Amino acid sequence: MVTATETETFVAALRAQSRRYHDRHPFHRKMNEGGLDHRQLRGWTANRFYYQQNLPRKDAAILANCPDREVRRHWIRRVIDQDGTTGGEGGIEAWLRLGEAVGLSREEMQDERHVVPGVRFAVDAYVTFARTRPWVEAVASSLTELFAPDLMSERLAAFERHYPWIDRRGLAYFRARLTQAPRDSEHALRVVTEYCVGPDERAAALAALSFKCDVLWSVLDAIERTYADG
Ligand SMILES: O=C(O)c1cc(C(=O)O)c2c(n1)C(=O)C(=O)c1cc(C(=O)O)[nH]c1-2
Repeated sequence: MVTATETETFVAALRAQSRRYHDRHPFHRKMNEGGLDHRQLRGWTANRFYYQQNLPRKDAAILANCPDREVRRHWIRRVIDQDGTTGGEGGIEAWLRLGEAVGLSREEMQDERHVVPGVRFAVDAYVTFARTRPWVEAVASSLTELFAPDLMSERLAAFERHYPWIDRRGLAYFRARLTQAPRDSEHALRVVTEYCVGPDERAAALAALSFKCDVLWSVLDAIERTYADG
């Protein structure tokens, strides 16, 4: 029997991973301080789109591996949130519009010409993790979203303040995530605390979240190196 205190300690350990979240990466700090030029913002947007495009494939892998119907009923919403069900809906479409707002064509985002090797490697590792690890670990790896809303609010404010050349309509994706991310991460946290009851399962969940922090950090390392100042 797991006590409430044990669960609280586990949740606190998961939340403590926030100190390794990519909001602290120098590239994000610079972005939020208004220090990026057009080329750097375009490079970030095109490369970050590769992450976006792969999220529904990652979530479909979790669905494929998950035997719990109640979990699947919730999780499938993530695929629909990104893909939409028709025409101009969904997060991927919103991200393409952000790309257009920073001066990228749809074509150059979709054909992946700007995607650098380090970003591809890190994002592909995340999808492979979801395909090959136990599904609860893959759910735990999504818990970086517990930390995302603060970064999204900061990013929205920073874009409006420091990058007035970006059409405000391009920022709709981040606005949508302000409500989607807390809803998704609260569900993921319930699943992880329900399923990870033994010390080994809890350690594996923590390791999965740590791995994901590394994925996000590596993405920014690769972008920062490619689009260095000057
Ligand atoms: O722009 C960001 O900083 C950021 C970070 C994360 C994250 O923490 O993994 C996600 C997103 N955005 C995001 O838009 C998103 O849909 C998303 C899904 C997931 C996930 O792991 O399932 N993370 C994130």
